[in-house]
Amino acid sequence: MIRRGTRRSPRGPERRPEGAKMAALSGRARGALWVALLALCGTVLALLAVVLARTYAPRSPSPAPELWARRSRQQRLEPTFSPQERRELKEALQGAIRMQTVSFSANDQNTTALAEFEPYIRKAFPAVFSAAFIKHEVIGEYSHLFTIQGSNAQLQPYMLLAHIDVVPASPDGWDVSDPFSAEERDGFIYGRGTLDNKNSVMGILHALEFLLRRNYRPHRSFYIGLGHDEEVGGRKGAMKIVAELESRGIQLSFVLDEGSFIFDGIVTGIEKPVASIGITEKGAITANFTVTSEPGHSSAPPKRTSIGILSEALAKLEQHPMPNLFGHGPEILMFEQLAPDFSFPLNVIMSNLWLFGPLVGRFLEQTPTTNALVRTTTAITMFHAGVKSNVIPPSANATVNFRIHSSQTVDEVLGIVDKTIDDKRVKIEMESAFDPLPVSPWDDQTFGVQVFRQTIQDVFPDVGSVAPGICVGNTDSRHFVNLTNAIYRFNPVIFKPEDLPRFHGLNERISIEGYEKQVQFIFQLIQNSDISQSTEPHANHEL
Ligand SMILES: N[C@@H](Cc1ccccc1)C(=O)O
Ligand SMILES: CCCCCC(=O)O
Ligand SMILES: [Zn+2]
Ligand SMILES: [Zn+2]
Repeated sequence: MIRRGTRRSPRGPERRPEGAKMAALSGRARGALWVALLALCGTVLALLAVVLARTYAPRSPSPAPELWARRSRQQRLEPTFSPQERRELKEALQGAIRMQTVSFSANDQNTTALAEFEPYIRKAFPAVFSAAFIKHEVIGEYSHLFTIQGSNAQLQPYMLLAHIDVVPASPDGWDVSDPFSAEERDGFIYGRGTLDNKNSVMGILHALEFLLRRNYRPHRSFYIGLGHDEEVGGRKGAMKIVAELESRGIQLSFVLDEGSFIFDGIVTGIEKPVASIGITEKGAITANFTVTSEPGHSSAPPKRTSIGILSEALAKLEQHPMPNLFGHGPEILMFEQLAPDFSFPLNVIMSNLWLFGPLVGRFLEQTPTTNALVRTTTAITMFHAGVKSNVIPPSANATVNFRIHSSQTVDEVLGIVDKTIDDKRVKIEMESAFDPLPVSPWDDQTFGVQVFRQTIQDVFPDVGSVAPGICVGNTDSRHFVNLTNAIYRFNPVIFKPEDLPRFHGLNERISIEGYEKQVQFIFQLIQNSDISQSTEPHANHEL
């Protein structure tokens, strides 16, 4: 019988009093607990040390290359324009906007307006078209290639790209009566093409015109490429310019095209404007989805019509977005480069994406613009179906535009689409598709990067940071990959949050001041590109 109050110890007749046992047990437990606690504290402290070390590590200042410093000021033309020149700038851009160079599809463009463009620019830029060292060629009927022969043939040429065509625009929803009026309002010029991309077309030519009027002869040769079908893929314009340059064996030190901006008030946590230079661009797929079914009288409909089946398939695509791949692509370079410019605590977070990456990725999903950085995006852009209200539709057709994250491929995306829709009745055919573009070099030894940093510093002294970025859209520059590995997408225009929806959207506009700054930037860039880069065969040229 077991005496009350005590319990037979399984370990044998000898039993210690409860309190002593508990004390021994808790002594060991306490010891283990202390060790665990110390290990945990040590780990937390080590983590904290790493986090803080990465946050406050000294950043190598990106040098404004001493080459420019050595260059005496009187040799450089200051980017200041007279009141007459500023008026001329504005009016030339307005005239270009009024020419409705609309691309509806690859085989449907306003060729009348495109044809008018040549006489228009000949009249607007007499010095460009009369300079003995400048050759102008029409490529693919409506695109333009200018070769500006520099005085020092040793220096490898670069290329400035822009496009003449624009996407359609209907007056509905615009604050001005006509999206092609180039109406001036409150210091802005309103019109389709003011940001995308006639501001670059006219800005590049006007910067060159003003340099020539000041008897400037570039040392370094360069090309100006003006495509006329960028908005529909560039097959007849940019691709033919590339073929022409390839046939001449040309290699370029860099290409500068549209594709990113100076973001002001857009990067949460960074006060000063950020110049984001696209070092790559996403891939893209334009796919057509079709469902066919027996037509018939709508009074005796089948369970599912082609419209219902296709709609469900498309809804699945929207409800199951592609995976968040933040940190798997070059977008991480942008955040790492910008990390020290973020206010606390974002500077700690951005300096430690190894730890906070998933959190930042989730945060970036919140808005369309930043969501486009972290995943392949899916946009259902066209839907055609039905012939009459009382006829069962023989077919339903939809177009979906995917922009592929740099760490995915066309095939991977198509595999995910197939799995998501999982319906054999839905047929998919590719209209166009290409993988994400290569990542261009981004370091202080890269000539193009040096030039951009210096020129941004010259013209936009308030810009706090110059960082590599991702161009979430696509540009003509993607065709130039065989002519250079240094392709950059950047329009030197201040872009605020309210400007994002204007791109291909309503009330596209550019401030007159902003356009002048863009011309100043090109004016400076051409001069800044005239130095030889340290890795180039040394050539005789004044510095
Ligand atoms: N630049 C436009 C048109 C385009 C689409 C696809 C490739 C090239 C250009 C866009 O990104 O939508
Ligand atoms: C936003 C990136 C540029 C897209 C090129 C275009 O739509 O003309
Ligand atoms: Zn566009
Ligand atoms: Zn464009």
